[in-house]
Amino acid sequence: MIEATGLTKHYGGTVAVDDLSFAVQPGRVTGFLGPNGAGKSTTMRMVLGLDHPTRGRVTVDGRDYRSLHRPLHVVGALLDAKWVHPNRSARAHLQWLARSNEIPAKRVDEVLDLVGLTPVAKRRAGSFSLGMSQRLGIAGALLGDPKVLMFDEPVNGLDPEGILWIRQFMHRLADEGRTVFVSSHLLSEMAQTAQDLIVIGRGRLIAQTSTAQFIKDATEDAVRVRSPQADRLRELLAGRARVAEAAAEDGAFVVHGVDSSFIGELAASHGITLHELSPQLGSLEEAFMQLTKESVEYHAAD
Ligand SMILES: Nc1ncnc2c1ncn2[C@@H]1O[C@H](COP(=O)(O)OP(=O)(O)OP(=O)(O)O)[C@@H](O)[C@H]1O
Repeated sequence: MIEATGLTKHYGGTVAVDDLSFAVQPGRVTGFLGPNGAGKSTTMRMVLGLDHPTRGRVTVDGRDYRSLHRPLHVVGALLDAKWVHPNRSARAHLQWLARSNEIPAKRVDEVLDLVGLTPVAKRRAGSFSLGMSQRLGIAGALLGDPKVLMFDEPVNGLDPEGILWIRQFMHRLADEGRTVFVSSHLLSEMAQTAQDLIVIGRGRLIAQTSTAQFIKDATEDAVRVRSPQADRLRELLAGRARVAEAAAEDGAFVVHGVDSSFIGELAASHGITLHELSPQLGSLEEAFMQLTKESVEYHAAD
């Protein structure tokens, strides 16, 4: 588990992270979502003790990173995939990391295998594609078999196959009971990857919730309705809800401002047959734009 309490970071006059409190739970993939400059990387650097909070604290399994005796066994991170010596082979890079963290050499072959890099283990890391570099970075994060994993924008620049591989790998890590914390500004990607979301804007917490709940809360209630007695139902709804004109060929219309159970009960109490009653969920993009609008506008006006 990763826990932040009142976490704050100032860089001179810039407030990068502002009184941020959240908890990242084990056994799930948690997305860390926010527009550019929201403070995601700064937060992750503070988790890893690479930056000092101005105020507040952040702990991994209840401890400050800097107080961990063998940190790689507690938390593994991929912040920058290109952080390798270009002339070292993938295996040599991992061996160097393992040695400096008192990790047995045989673990290097295990992690190479886990990320599917065994066939290219002897190749220079500098010649790797971005997707292979990401895998090597993930292998490094897994060396100490940590319970907590953090990835900063891991799918940035990857092709669809690479994105799918990372997504599935993260789910696998979470299914093993690990805490998986992954940052992104790619909203559609997070909708498919993360079960929970921590959304920030201008360093402040906007939402911490399940992905499904986040989309539901942030998008306006809209219910698609189809009925052979549509006119009668529309009459009954008028005054209680906003009823859009039937746009679809099948005569379906969309109702705003009341939920599906209200419409269902209203129809039942008047003996109206329903052929369709389906809540329309907005996309994560819409939800995100709506919730971060203020913080983005403020940012743009700076
Ligand atoms: N070392 C630093 N010195 C000064 N300002 C910094 C430093 N690091 C980050 N910032 C500022 O802090 C704010 C948050 O930056 P951060 O990189 O954490 O955001 P982010 O959400 O990761 O954004 P992105 O998705 O663009 O990487 C930005 O305004 C950034 O310019």
